[in-house]
Amino acid sequence: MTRTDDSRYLRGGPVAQRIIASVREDALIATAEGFPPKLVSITVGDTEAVDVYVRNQRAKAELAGIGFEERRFAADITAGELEAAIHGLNADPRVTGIIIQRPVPAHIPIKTLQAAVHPLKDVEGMHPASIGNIVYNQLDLAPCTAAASVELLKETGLELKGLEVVVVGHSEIVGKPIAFLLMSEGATVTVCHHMTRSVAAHARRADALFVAVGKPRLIKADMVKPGACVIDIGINSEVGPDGETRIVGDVDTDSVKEVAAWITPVPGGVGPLTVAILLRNTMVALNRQRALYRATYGVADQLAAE
Ligand SMILES: NC(=O)C1=CN([C@@H]2O[C@H](COP(=O)(O)OP(=O)(O)OC[C@H]3O[C@@H](n4cnc5c(N)ncnc54)[C@H](OP(=O)(O)O)[C@@H]3O)[C@@H](O)[C@H]2O)C=CC1
Ligand SMILES: Nc1nc(=O)c2c([nH]1)NC[C@@H]1CN(c3ccc(C(=O)N[C@@H](CCC(=O)O)C(=O)O)cc3)C=[N+]21
Repeated sequence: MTRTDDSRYLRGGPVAQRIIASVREDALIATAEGFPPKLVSITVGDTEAVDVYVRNQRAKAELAGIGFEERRFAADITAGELEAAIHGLNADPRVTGIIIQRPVPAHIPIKTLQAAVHPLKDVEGMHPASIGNIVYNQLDLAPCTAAASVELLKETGLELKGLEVVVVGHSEIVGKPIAFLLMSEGATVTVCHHMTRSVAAHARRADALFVAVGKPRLIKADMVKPGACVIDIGINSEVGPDGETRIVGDVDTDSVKEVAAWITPVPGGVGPLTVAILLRNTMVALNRQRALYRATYGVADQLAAE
């Protein structure tokens, strides 16, 4: 092998740092102009992957100069109570963005909750009306993990037009949006799921393989084409040989990195970039809200400028 292990790793940290630095500049200006950005996270029940995400949202929002508040609700809360809480946040002018952490307990219809978030405060682009934007090639505010995964593929410098891409997992939050984003970029996309006859047969043909399933070591070296780019989106907690809990992805990284030309590590790959893109989306949402404010109260803006 001529490439070192390290050059195979596609790390999210450096890209995330660049994004957070630029978000911070914008956030400080907006705050000075009287529009401090603020993100509110809604968690229902307990999920390990959500805890990791929220912890990092809080830390990075602080770095980026964005306010952050976590609202935690017990798993037995009703859908009606949650909707009421969301309506309260919609009406609060101090709240820029609302993110509903997934999964929510089975008795709560996630689509109803997502639809309750005002589209202008929908920082994940998951409102049924917003998710259509990526179908229409409007990509400035896309679901964060999907956007992060595609951004890391772009870091390789591979030509996306005509690239053979396979996505394993077709959730609304990850797999499906990745497929739409990549179609917009001109890639040829195959999407696999639990009914796919042979995930391995598809995966082996991929120039770029995206995996978002939630099963440690699902993807082994013999499922990867030599020289491919592997984007591991899984965030799974497991107890390691040393008895410590650790986070692993969906890819058997040790064996796959011998075959792939690029692979995202877990931790340190897609995760940090997901958080950065959430913060960037919060600023996109803030700017949309300010544009509406200007259109509605244009005179006040003019007065302020005098
Ligand atoms: N890094 C990050 O920023 C993020 C990481 N994640 C992580 O990504 C993983 C996936 O998350 P998410 O998409 O929300 O999970 P879901 O459970 O919603 O979706 C999993 C998907 O995998 C498919 N699937 C299940 N088993 C197989 C199999 N054996 N072969 C092929 N496909 C299969 C399912 O298909 P079907 O529906 O047909 O059963 C489904 O489409 C999790 O580990 C999660 O923690 C999630 C969001 C962000
Ligand atoms: N509506 C919604 N959108 C999501 O995007 C979403 C969600 N719900 N529910 C939970 C999953 C999981 N997820 C993570 C994102 C970043 C890290 C992350 O920052 N990981 C770092 C840090 C790991 C650590 O601190 O140990 C890393 O991988 O290096 C983890 C997990 C987003 N998800």
